[in-house]
Amino acid sequence: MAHPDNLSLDQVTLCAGTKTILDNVTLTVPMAGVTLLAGRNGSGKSTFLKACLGLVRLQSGVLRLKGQPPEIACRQIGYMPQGLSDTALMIPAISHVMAAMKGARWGIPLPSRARRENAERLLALTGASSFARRPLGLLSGGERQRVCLAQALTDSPQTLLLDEPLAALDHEAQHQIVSLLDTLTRDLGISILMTSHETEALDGKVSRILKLKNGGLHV
Ligand SMILES: Nc1ncnc2c1ncn2[C@@H]1O[C@H](COP(=O)(O)OP(=O)(O)OP(=O)(O)O)[C@@H](O)[C@H]1O
Repeated sequence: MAHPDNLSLDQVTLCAGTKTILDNVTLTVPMAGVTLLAGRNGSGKSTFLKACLGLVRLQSGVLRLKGQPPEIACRQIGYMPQGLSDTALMIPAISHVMAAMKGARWGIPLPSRARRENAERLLALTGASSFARRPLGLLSGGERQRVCLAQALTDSPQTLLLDEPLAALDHEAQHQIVSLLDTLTRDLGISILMTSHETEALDGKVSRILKLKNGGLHV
């Protein structure tokens, strides 16, 4: 039987260096639609997303997405980190998307034409077709966000974890991305957990808000 689309924490303690992000938190929340992970700068939002992906270990407790531990759940998750590494800036946008594709099933890699067509489809979906062949380093902040979102959508994830997808965007671009996220949740049934300080742009599109504060996670 399929597990409900929940995020659940059982006595979770999570730290980043000497800072306690979560202090013995127990909570279960549905994930359907868009969940906004809110909190002040440095409250631990990025660290929490990484813990959901299994990139950061919990100090104690159990965290599950759709009933699965992060190490298993991450196979169905698309992730958009905050910012890009300097090394990625030289490669063309379309290569950035193709590089994230597994491209192999039962040991047979997808032919590169299929990978390219798939990347082109995802870049079209996020409105990034016109700059698909330009290096990431020559794109504006908003254009890069679209490429990164296309990358997060490779391999048809059921869940997206997006770290500040609206940062560095003007109001119009923010509304375009929010409308795209809305379409992804409605038409493709993708659940989104995202951080953002741009709460105005998300007005009416968020199913729930999780607030990180003083070691707690509040609905
Ligand atoms: N690997 C690490 N080692 C030590 N401290 C860390 C590490 N990673 C993060 N921190 C610290 O943990 C705290 C939480 O960082 P995090 O990036 O998760 O916050 P955030 O809520 O995403 O912040 P912002 O809104 O500014 O992006 C910060 O004080 C940060 O300096």
